[in-house]
Amino acid sequence: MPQLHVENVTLTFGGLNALTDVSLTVPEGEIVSIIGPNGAGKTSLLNCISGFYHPTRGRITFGEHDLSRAAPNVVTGYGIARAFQNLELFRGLSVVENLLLARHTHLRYSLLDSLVFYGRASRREAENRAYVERIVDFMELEPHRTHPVGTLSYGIQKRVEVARALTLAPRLLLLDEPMAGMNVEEKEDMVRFILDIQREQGITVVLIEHDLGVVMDISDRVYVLDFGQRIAGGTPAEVGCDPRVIEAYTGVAAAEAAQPQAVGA
Ligand SMILES: Nc1ncnc2c1ncn2[C@@H]1O[C@H](COP(=O)(O)OP(=O)(O)OP(=O)(O)O)[C@@H](O)[C@H]1O
Repeated sequence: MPQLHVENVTLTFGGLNALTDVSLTVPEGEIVSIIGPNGAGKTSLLNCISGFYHPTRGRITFGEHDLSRAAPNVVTGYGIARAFQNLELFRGLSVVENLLLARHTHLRYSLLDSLVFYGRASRREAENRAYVERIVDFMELEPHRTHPVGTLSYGIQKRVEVARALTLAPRLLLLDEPMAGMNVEEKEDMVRFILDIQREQGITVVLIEHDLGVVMDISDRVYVLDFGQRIAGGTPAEVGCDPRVIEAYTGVAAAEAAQPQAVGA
């Protein structure tokens, strides 16, 4: 399975550097989290990986594929799917319809194919439905399968969004704040699903998440961005005690934070 390499990526909007010379590696089969304060450049990096933005400088590769100038649908074709922070679902369609539509759009066979090779097309259709049903089962969406997505709770909608990405049969899954706005129980469920996606499906996961407890619990590796620059990277334990990370999150230098406060100061 291919690794993702981000090499010296800079992304500029007008005069602003959203990313400056960022490098990182996502080894196959790992859960890799990208964290950092608001505006640090996390979503910009995900946008570069998924082809929505193209780096101003630097290179992104996934195995033998160069993603640096690739369009989003091409990136998806290489086996990279993304679940969006702002849900990309059709609210009036049911859960199953949303998943089938995503899979159809991805596999996209032509009208001619469908007409001339009717047998083959209908076999593919049956395979698609079976694939989607397996995802519904895996993400425990069975009780909601026929409900319009817009009528479901926010937590379930986020789960459908992850399921939508899984219907593309990715080798690498990009998750942009999959737990934002969830209650504790919903978060616990999502953590379980992410771990199952990695362990049972063997899919590599890149996660952007603000809940540091979750990040430290489930990540194999964590990279920290601040003001568009990579300031740390390593295991959760290494990153958690890195003075630059503490400073980025608290605004206080680690040495200063460790000083005992003078009584009455
Ligand atoms: N399309 C754009 N045009 C101009 N500036 C942008 C654009 N996208 C992002 N930026 C800027 O790039 C910087 C990084 O933004 P980004 O959304 O990547 O940060 P983030 O770490 O994901 O933040 P948050 O945690 O708040 O989602 C910010 O200053 C943002 O305003």
